[in-house]
Amino acid sequence: MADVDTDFNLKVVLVNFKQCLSEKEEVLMDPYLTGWKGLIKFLNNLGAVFAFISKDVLTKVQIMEKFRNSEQKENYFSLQSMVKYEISNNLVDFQKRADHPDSGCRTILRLHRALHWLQLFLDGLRTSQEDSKTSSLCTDSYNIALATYHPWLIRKAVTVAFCTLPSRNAFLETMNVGTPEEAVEMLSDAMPFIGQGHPARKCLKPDLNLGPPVSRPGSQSTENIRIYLNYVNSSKTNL
Ligand SMILES: CCCCCCCC/C=C\CCCCCCCC(=O)N[C@@H](COP(=O)(O)O)[C@H](O)/C=C/CCCCCCCCCCCCC
Repeated sequence: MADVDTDFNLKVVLVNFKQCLSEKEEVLMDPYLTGWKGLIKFLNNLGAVFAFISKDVLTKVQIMEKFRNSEQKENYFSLQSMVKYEISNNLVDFQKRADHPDSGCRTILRLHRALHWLQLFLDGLRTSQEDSKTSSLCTDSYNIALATYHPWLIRKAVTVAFCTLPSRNAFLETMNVGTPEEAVEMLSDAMPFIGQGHPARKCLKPDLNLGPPVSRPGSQSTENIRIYLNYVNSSKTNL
C-alpha cells in the first residue's frame, strides 16, 4: 500500500513519470503510481491546509494499488490494459455513479486532470518573474485544468489554500534540486518532455491520449479505447 514518507525531489518524481512509458508505448501503472506518491510527499510538506488535497490523491492512488494487488493485477498492468479490461467487462459507470463508483478509468481520469494542472503550474513557475505570486500561478492553472470539474465548495477551499503558498523562490527551493535558478533550469529541461515527450503525450495530456491502439483498427481494443476517449471527453465525466 502507499508508503508516503517525507522527502521530496521533483527530479525523482519526473523520472518516475518518464519511466511510465513502455517500449510498446503503454503507460505502465506502477511507475505512474510511484510518481504520484512522490507528489503526495510534496503535498504533505505544504501543511494542514493542503491535507484535504493530499488525502484525495492518496485515496485515488490506493484505489489503483488495490487493483494492482488483486487477482486482476495483470489487467491493471498498464492504462491500456485497464481500459480494455474494464470496458469489455462493463466495469465503468458511464451515466451516473452506480455499480462501479471507483473504477480504474474514473480514478485515472481524475489523476490525469491533476497532472495537467501540474504541467501548467510548473511551466508558469518556470517562465514567471521572480516576484510573481505562486497563488496566482496556481489559480490560473487550476482554472484551466481542474476548476470546471469541481463543485463550488471545493473551488473555494482550493482558492483559500493557494493563498497560503510560499513565494516563488521558496517554492523552487522545495523542489530540492538546488538554487531557484538551478530549479528553473531543471524545469526548462523537463518541460519539453512533460509537454510533448514520453509521459506527457500519454500521462499528462488533458484529453488522456492513450496513444496508438494496442491492436488493429476496427478491433475490440480499438473500440474500447474509442469508448474511453468518448467517456473522457464527455460532459458527464464528473459523475
Ligand atoms: C516544487 C513544485 C512541485 C509542485 C508539486 C505539486 C504537487 C502536487 C501535485 C498535484 C496536486 C494536485 C492534486 C489534485 C487532485 C485532484 C483530484 C480531483 O479532482 N479530485 C476531486 C474529484 O474526485 P472525486 O470526488 O470525483 O472522486 C475531488 O473532489 C477534489 C478534492 C480536493 C481538491 C483538489 C484540488 C486540486 C487543486 C490542485 C492544486 C494542488 C496544490 C498544490 C500546491 C502547489
